[in-house]
Amino acid sequence: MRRPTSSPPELPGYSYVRVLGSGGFSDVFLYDQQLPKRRVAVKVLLLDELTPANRAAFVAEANLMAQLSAHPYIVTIYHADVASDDRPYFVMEYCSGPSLGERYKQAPLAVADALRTGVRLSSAVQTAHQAGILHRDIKPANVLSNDYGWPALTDFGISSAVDDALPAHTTTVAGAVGDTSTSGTSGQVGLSVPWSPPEMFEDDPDPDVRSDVFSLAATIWTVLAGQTPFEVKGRGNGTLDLIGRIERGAITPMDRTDIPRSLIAVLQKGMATEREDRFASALDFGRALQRVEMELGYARTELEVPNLHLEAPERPADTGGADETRVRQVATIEAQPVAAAPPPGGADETRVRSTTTIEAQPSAAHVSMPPAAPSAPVTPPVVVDALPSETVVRPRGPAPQQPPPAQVESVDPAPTRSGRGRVVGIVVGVLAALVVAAVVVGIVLFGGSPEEAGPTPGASSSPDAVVPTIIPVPELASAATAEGTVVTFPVTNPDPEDGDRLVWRLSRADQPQLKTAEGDAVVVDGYTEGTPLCVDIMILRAGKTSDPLTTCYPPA
Ligand SMILES: Nc1ncnc2c1ncn2[C@@H]1O[C@H](COP(=O)(O)OP(=O)(O)OP(=O)(O)O)[C@@H](O)[C@H]1O
Repeated sequence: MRRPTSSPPELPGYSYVRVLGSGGFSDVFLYDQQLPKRRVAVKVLLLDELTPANRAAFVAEANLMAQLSAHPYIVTIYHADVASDDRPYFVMEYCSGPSLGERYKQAPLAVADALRTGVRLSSAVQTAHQAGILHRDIKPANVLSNDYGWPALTDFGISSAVDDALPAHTTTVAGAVGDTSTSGTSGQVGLSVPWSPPEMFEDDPDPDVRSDVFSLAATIWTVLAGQTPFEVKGRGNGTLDLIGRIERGAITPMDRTDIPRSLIAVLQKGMATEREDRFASALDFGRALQRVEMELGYARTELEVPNLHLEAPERPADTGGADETRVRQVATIEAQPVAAAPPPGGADETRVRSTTTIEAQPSAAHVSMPPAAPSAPVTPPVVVDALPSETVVRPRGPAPQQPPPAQVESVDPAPTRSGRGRVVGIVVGVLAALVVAAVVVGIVLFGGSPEEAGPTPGASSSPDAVVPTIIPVPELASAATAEGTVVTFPVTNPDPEDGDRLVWRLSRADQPQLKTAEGDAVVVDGYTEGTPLCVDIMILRAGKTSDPLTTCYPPA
């Protein structure tokens, strides 16, 4: 049952506007900040939840998000304090757009949009991993969007001490999966079943970066499919149904014809049942999505990961040595205090999530792939060995029981393992053979980094679908100017070739069509004062586009 929203606290320097939403332990309100003037979201711990453990968890969430706040695709924290009524709160970036959870329920995302979102989220998740933080609760509802339509990852998984009414984002789904983000409890803690990897259902889960990769892939699958990957329409989608399918790798085939097989293969690999069969890092997953973008002729979305630029694209296998200095320190996040143990045997025995820490991943500069020939088998990149798996796992109860075979839907493939045996690339129904083939192709073709793999045709019929030549990124020739509603962005091509053309589109979540610019400037009508107008400008050469120059008027 929904609880009433708490009253917004009096905060000096801020005026209350309205309620934005409620979590299990906190409410989020919109305020107007007076100086500097801007709208902010303020998350306030509930009065009823002011236990020392919850306070500590709340503060830990703020600290952890602050550590990652500079990232463009992670919600920014501005400030944290305790209100005069003793409730802790933190002030964060107001994300005015819908969450991915809201968006996919309205309509599945276009392929280009999902790819762009996937690469951006991969950047955010990789950045968290490099800082030593596992998110552990990546799902569409935890991806908000800001004024520019950019995704903003939130809810870093340490905020909730779970009470009788488990907060939606930390619970599993009982009953129908129709509203996967809001319903039910099952005694599982700290995970959202529809997007959780199978290892999270073990008695003593030991998640690592590949667990987040699974949830990331499941999130992108969800926004493309318009439903969660293990949900089967018209069949039982309760917690045990889902867990059974997740453990068997029984992904429901996508009911869309416009999704390239290469993208399906990437997502399948991201959601492989065994972690060894997944991408070794969020960075690798993001790169695989970039390859699909290139295969489809879309502009490649940048991976915004610290120190990524230090990685020489053509570098062969990691040589260690000098690179070691680039490895960031282990980020130590204090574990969340454990709440008093509930009565033994209760379904919610271990309700409190603790912070999950991992050793900081090497920076991207250190994460190099093996020198994979296109036909090379998948070899974990060097980082896997170095991958630290010191994970502070939350206390938790026993794993839920496997569904008995009788509960398994007939459309699911027969389990090929007992418990958590090895299953790779299991798919469902008549598309199974096709998709498995695509997975194999994906594994073979995507085993290496894009730089090493060279042309990566994926599902494209054209062998040169990925053009290895670099198309220069356009540069701003001078500052953009506005006249009324018309903004002019003067642009230069740093390395022009005959036939080059400038193309552009508004930087928006709904991925408008590319337009061709006349001459050396992009002229956009539609500026309104007070709302930045942002565009992605690219050079079009031989049917391929360069990376975008993303620029705004007025400049940020
Ligand atoms: N920065 C923000 N900008 C806009 N809306 C936000 C922001 N942060 C949270 N919200 C809204 O408030 C709701 C509750 O946020 P919260 O982080 O508490 O969610 P939760 O994950 O469901 O709860 P919990 O933190 O207890 O797990 C969200 O679903 C979202 O709609």
